[in-house]
Amino acid sequence: MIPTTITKVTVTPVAFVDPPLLNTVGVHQPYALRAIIQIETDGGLRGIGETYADTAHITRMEAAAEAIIGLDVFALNRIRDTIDNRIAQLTVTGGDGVAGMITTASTTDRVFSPFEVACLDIQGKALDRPVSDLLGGAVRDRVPFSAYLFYKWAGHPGAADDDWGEAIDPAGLIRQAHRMIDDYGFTAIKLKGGVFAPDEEVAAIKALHAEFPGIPLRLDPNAAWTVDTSVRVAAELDGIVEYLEDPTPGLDGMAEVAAEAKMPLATNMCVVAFDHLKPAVLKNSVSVVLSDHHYWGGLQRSRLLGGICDTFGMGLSMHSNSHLGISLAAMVHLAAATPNLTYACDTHWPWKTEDVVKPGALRFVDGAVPVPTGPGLGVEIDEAELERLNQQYLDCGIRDRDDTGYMQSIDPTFENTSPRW
Ligand SMILES: O=C([O-])[C@@H](O)[C@@H](O)[C@H](O)[C@@H](O)C(=O)[O-]
Ligand SMILES: [Mg+2]
Repeated sequence: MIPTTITKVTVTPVAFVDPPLLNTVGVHQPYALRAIIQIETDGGLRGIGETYADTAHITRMEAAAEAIIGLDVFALNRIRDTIDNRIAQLTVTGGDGVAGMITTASTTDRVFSPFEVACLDIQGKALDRPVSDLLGGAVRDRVPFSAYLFYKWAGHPGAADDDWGEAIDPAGLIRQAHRMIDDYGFTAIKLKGGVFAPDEEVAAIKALHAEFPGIPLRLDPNAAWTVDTSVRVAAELDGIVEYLEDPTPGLDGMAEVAAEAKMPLATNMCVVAFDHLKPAVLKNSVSVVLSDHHYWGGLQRSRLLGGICDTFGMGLSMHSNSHLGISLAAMVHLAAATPNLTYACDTHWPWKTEDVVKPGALRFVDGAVPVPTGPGLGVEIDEAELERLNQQYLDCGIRDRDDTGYMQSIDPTFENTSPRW
């Protein structure tokens, strides 16, 4: 077989234009950051991965990149161990890349993930098989995603309006949902909440329900509500949402809400690492885990998570952050090879207008992405775009995602409190 020893690894930060999407910790900055990992091997095969790009995360990844030179791309356990040892020697802190919303994920899993994806890309190319085959084989040939609605301003302050326009009320959200469904064919809708008072967001969900009868809905305030507020909202939305996502902070708070709410509770905030699973199960805190290979340690460990969810009768779907095409390809292969994926996955895809991958490999058909069947991930870097988006990173001045700081630069009275209502 073609040799697959790692000879070179590069970490390239990029910035891509992002609209002013509102959430409970603030608002998206004008650019979202990602880091692109490229691995080269002695047999000439190359693989790619994608992850967050906060400064501390980049420092860890650069150290990891150096440490794995000379290892074989099939030796994933050894690669993870090497990365674990190497980053234990560093003193940097922070850098989760998710605006402080998910802080307790495993650092090793977060750093290992994009390297694992790049290695799997190379393994697939060496074996002439898609990544989904390396994960046990696809059980579906298309992966459904949901329309991810955000309250948003018409444009970033001081800049021209973007072509989505303003959405700060039900009418704006309905316009947004129509465009997303017309363009992508989504058959489920998620609303990012925690922005306005709960009653306003309940009214928005009810308006979406009336406009799109029969389409499964979800509301995610990112732990902006107290237990009492969450229980009240759950009663209001009974029969209307398929699940309520992270209404309140922590495993104990979620367990209290879960005991009262009729619908399932989902999370990408209080169960974000393997050691959260046992207490979550014992306390009955959640019934759906939103996996995310970027912090669950890559695709193989995400399948392990899927198995644990299956064992304990928990549902499984997929969380998203602002991302590019390499991440979407990885998410699609993983979702294809996860038998117990019980809901349409999240994606920020419709919000981006730039990418580092060549267009055409990934497309949405009736709200789902057909699973690539070629070798590896099935997406390729567009070198010119990678260089341009790296220059955009160098020029934009943003080095860490900071939704709260950006919001406070616009509204100095804004406070990031959880729970807020
Ligand atoms: O993009 C955002 O603003 C989201 O709020 C994101 O940061 C969350 O991590 C995520 O989408 C979620 O479901 O909580
Ligand atoms: Mg969420």
